[in-house]
Amino acid sequence: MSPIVIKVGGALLEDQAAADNLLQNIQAIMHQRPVVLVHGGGPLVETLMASLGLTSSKIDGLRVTPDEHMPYICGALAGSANKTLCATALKAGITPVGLSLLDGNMVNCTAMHDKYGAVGTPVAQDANLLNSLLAQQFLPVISSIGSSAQGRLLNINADQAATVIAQLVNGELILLSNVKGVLDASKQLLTQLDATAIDKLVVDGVILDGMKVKTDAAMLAANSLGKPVTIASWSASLEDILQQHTGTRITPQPVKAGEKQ
Ligand SMILES: Nc1ncnc2c1ncn2[C@@H]1O[C@H](COP(=O)(O)OP(=O)(O)O)[C@@H](O)[C@H]1O
Ligand SMILES: CC(=O)N[C@@H](CCC(=O)OP(=O)(O)O)C(=O)O
Repeated sequence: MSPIVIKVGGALLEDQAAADNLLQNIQAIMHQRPVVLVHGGGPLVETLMASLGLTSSKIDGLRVTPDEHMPYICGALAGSANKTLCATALKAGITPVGLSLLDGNMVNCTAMHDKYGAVGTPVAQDANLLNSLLAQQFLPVISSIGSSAQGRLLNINADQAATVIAQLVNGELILLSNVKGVLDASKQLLTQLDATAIDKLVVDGVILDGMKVKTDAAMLAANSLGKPVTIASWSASLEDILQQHTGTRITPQPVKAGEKQ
């Protein structure tokens, strides 16, 4: 069965009970299917930067990252956030392996526009390491720190990181956040969205900031994998998400006759 790629937003790291609950859910699912966990850590980055007296801003939901901030961002994401989740996995009876996008040359990254600094676009590269870890029943826990081919460390948005990891293993992608899914202007859950509906919600100013990055990443993943991607809450049960489709399902564009995927 294809692996499940689960991405968790950084706010989960500030709620140990929710993290315990999620890892216990993952432990149960791993009896049936391999799982890969990709994580963010935005709030952790912000707390660390503030304690160092540094300011940090975002453009279009992406953190502007001067190269001199990378040691702290790398420490927060590939260090603190990654090891906290690995420790929580161990507590739930799972054997984790903590990684970042560059390990095993899994993902190659290229710097985006200079205005973002050391922020990159990820591209799936080599699935060897992941496949061998999954074959041995490990839980890969992957932070969104990447590197360019020239060895420049790059900060990657974790939703985009999860998309390329799902592409690498042809996985089923679930993006878990601190909201039930994509909400409409009245804060009601939207259970299914396609590209046209998402575009309208963006134009109407209903999908903003981090959720815009998330729906863009989900749409890209749904189209490239040819299967729906789910955006849901980490407090929902994984079994319900998989079987009852709790949350928002982002559906791929139908393939037109004669068109190659
Ligand atoms: N239409 C929307 N529906 C739900 N959340 C939205 C919407 N528009 C903006 N958001 C914001 O997006 C946030 C989720 O994105 P983000 O903070 O980047 O999450 P994560 O850290 O889990 O990746 C929500 O907490 C909410 O504040
Ligand atoms: C370029 C960029 O925006 N990087 C993100 C990486 C972490 C992330 O995406 O964390 P969440 O999933 O918790 O938002 C950042 O520095 O916050």
